[in-house]
Amino acid sequence: MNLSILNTINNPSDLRALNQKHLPDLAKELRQFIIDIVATKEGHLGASLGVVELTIALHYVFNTPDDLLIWDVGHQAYVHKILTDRKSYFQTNRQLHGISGFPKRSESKYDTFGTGHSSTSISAALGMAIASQINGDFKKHHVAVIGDASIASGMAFEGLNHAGVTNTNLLVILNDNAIGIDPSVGALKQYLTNVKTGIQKQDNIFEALNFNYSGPIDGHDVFKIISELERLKTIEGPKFLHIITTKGKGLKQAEENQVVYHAPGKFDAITGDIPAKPSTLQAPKYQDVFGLTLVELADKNEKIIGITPAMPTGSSLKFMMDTYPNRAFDVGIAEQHAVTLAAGMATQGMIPFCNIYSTFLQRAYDQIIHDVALQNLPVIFCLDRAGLVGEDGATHHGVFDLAYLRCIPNLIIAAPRNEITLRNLLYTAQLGKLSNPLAIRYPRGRGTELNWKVPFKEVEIGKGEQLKQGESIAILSLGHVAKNVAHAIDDLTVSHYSMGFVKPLDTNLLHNIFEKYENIITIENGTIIGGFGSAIAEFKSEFGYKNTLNTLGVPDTFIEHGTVDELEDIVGISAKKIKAFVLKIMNL
Ligand SMILES: Cc1ncc(C[n+]2csc(CCOP(=O)(O)OP(=O)(O)O)c2C)c(N)n1
Ligand SMILES: CC(=O)[C@@H](O)[C@H](O)COP(=O)(O)O
Ligand SMILES: [Mg+2]
Repeated sequence: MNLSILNTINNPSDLRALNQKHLPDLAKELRQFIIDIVATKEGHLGASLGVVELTIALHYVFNTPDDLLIWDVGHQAYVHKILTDRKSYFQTNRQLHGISGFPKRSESKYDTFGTGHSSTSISAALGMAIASQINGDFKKHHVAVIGDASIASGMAFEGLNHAGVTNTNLLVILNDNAIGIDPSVGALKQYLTNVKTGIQKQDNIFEALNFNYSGPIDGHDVFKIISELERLKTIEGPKFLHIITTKGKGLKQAEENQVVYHAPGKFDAITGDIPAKPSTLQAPKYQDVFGLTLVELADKNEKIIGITPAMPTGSSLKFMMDTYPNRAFDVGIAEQHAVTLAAGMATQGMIPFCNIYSTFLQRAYDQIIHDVALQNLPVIFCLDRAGLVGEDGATHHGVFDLAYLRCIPNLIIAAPRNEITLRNLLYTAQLGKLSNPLAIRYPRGRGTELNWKVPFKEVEIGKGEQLKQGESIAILSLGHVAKNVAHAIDDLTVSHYSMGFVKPLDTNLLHNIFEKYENIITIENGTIIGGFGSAIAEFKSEFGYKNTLNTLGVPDTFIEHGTVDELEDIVGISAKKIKAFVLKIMNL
């Protein structure tokens, strides 16, 4: 495609030198540029396509980077990246050593705040705005762009609540496309629909919170946005601009199938079509084993409840939401609420399966401790995307859960090594015998078992298993990483144990292991500090064992983006690196 305007623009200064009449054509070229690259390199598509005009207008009107612009979540910041010095690197987006898929302070002076987890933008922009006031800078503008799903989160409301009693130079822009990854939910969504359709004209929520509200306006009319931003620039105090956009704008399939084209993987840049799945059989995704098994169990057990904070498709809870809409809830981006909601249900004899990505559960830490564990309520946490997740990178790796959960009294922590063990854990959790909360962590992607839909078998809580018999060295793995270990020691005479639980530990098995093997290696897809290896080290120290113990896992640093294979290799838990480590110990 002819990118004659985009070719002349590397940064916002170039953009501001452009005559306004060229901006609609620039918008077209930007869309094409993004589609062409994301079609082959993959990434988040729909959100960026929806904010092309808004991004142009923001950099056109405001004096970025002196004026401060924050993108909530940041998955919609591709246009921003392209217009701020990163056009020529954009094809490295989300790849190892390439640019990040999210705004990142160390990457660009235009990325004023790192994002990835949602609903932080209002608090961060308000913090900057208050700091500007204290510094005596009353000219600087502070802009937070937040989506309709992200603004419904508690944290966003905390920011609005505070901002409304300040006189800071803060502009919150609500990019309302009526969808998150899945359709937005809740009373606020209904309220916004009423505002858009004109049913709700009075008692504006944002005005009630002391914001100067304007909108809703068409977020694809670049001239209208520019003139409204120019007007808002002259108004003092907190301001709120409501714009209406279409997620996936400019690519027919992406507009029509917004859930799939949120992050579609590879697709045809011209037709928009996604290639058919390979016909060869492959093991199922862990998320589908969770989702389908839960429906199977819910068919027989009417106490089962499913809960997801805004990830019905990603977690596959959608299967239960379709089958049992009265017993499966998408609560929006509200991890804290999801956990306490589950706790409340457990007090009434329900069996709540609260499915939250490992990285997003970080937000609900107090709720896990205070509302669930302290009252010893048998909530079942299903932690999807545990371990290194790949291209989303440092903001999304689910590597901290073992460390942050292991110190919580009463909590049982399990990590199935394949789809069948996940299935059996889910089955065991709903038998009514559970008197503690249980966390089950499993990774993004596929496991190993083609024939996973086998008859259920109860799992003994806290029991490990031996997978391979060898001599002198024992490898203890936790969860799905057992697969890498199995490949690594395929032709070595090394013992392999899959421990299955990090809490409680199988102490009988551990005593056998420590009495039998001189060298013990632990392997986990999580942080070494505080994780599974630490638990084994604590066991060793408690019982005074003198064996040599090596703990492999994620080191004490934030891991960037790349494929899961690349990242596992970097941290030393790929099959290749495990094998090299074992051979070194064997002096081979
Ligand atoms: C705390 C947290 N929970 C869940 C997510 C996963 N997530 C990423 S984008 C998204 C939807 C965001 O929707 P919206 O704010 O409306 O932005 P849009 O994609 O429509 O532009 C969700 C749920 C997240 N990033 N952070
Ligand atoms: C931006 C964001 O937080 C989500 O879109 C996330 O990238 C989803 O991850 P999965 O692709 O693993 O569902
Ligand atoms: Mg949205």
